[in-house]
Amino acid sequence: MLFTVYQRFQKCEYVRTKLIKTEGRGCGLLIEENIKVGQFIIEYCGEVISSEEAKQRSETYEAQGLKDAYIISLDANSFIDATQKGSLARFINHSCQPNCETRKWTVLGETRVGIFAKQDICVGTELAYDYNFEWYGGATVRCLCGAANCSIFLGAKSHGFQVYNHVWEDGDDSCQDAHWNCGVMWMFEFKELITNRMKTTCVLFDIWKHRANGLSVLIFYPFYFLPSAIRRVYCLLCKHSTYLFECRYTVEEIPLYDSAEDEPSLKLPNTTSSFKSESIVTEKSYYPMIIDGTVGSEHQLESNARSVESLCSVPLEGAAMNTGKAERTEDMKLYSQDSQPAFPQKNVMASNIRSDSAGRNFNIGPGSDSKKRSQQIPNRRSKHLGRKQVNAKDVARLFASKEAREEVMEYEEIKNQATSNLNAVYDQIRPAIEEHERDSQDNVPIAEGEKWIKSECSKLKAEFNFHFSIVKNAVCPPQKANGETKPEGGDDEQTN
Ligand SMILES: C[S@@+](CC[C@H](N)C(=O)[O-])C[C@H]1O[C@@H](n2cnc3c(N)ncnc32)[C@H](O)[C@@H]1O
Repeated sequence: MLFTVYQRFQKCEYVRTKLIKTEGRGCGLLIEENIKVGQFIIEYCGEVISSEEAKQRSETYEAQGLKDAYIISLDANSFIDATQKGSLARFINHSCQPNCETRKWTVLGETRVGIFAKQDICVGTELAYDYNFEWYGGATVRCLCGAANCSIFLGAKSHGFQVYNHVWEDGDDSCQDAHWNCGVMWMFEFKELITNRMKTTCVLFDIWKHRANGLSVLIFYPFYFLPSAIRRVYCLLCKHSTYLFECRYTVEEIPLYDSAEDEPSLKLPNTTSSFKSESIVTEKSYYPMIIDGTVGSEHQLESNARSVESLCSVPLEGAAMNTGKAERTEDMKLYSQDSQPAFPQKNVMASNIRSDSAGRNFNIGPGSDSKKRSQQIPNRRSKHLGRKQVNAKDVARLFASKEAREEVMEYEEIKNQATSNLNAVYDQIRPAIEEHERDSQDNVPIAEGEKWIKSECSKLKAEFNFHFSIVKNAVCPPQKANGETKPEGGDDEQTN
């Protein structure tokens, strides 16, 4: 058997495989024949390079926007880079429940890495081995292996990842059950905050799988309202904290504050349906290797603006008969092209991964050191989306009813008040947000964040009421005093 493997390495005699396209993980490799446990499948070929070269190349690849990592470690000082040249083994994806593994072989005095079956594998099965990513900084890459024991992120098991992200460690007795309780406590706290006091529709939640006991913790947390800097879950019992990585959305437009900007702005998730959609929120500008999950969002914002436009172009009293050019001009006046504060690009994945043991995948980026990151913050540029704003005065003018006009103006006033309240609250918490680097946000009092959430929710509510009053008055104009206009069905009371 040993001899056979040796020969196979030498003669490049590999098991028959087929390249496939996977869901979300790029290409993958299928096996085209049944194989037995321990069987040699394929050699991981590529350029053998030094660790310095590996670091340099990885940074270059990241800068070039290459999402996939193809560098694996051979030993402490050398690596195999299959990015540009390599065998099909480079297409084998990672799994937390792998069916094959990497093994080192010495062939004619040379160390080589082979992929071997960990179990009997049937024809048509996708090959996957555990990358054992060693993460040492940068953004996180969601693992899509689908295994029951999935560690959620590539490299999540590595020490660097756990320390950096404050992941609860296995066997951390001090807060094992406390974290579950913590999740529940947060859940109720924020549920109450959102559903009873705020009455906001912007409810979102996070599911955090407890690493120690495997339970999923549901956390209701409107953290889009918080700057990324204070997006953490705190255990109220043991004060342990962790970042919230993943979030699910229930609304299409989610306000998000970017501390590089002066005012809150809008962020749209790349997907919108609650419970199913997901997105990983990290800082794009911090790291050069980026997947931009917000590209689609811009289109969405435009289409949202269009849908508001079409709602408001429901014929208004006094303007209903004016069709054609004149109406269009009037219609266009209803909006002012405010240049809204910048739109932070948050949906980004990248990882900086190194390895010091053989067969580990390797992907080096600029590192996680916070100095480097904070130096990059001033350069952050975000897009100005030019979100359309409804011009209350122009809209109100179109209503025949005085009552309707007054109502719209009244709601606009409330909306403006809520906006300036929010700005005032932000001015209070600005030092807490901006004086600390992301790594030391434990110091930001959560009460401050809650204050902000409250004001943000009030502003959203006021905005909603304002828009709603326009639509409502357009669709169901107030009845005239003489009772000329009656709602359908003859009800005396008007439905809002
Ligand atoms: C060695 S390449 C594997 C082949 C790659 N899928 C391709 O299309 O070229 C490693 C990269 O594939 C992706 N990948 C592999 N396994 C993954 C997984 N379980 N979940 C998400 N992405 C994965 C990651 O982008 C990773 O950096």
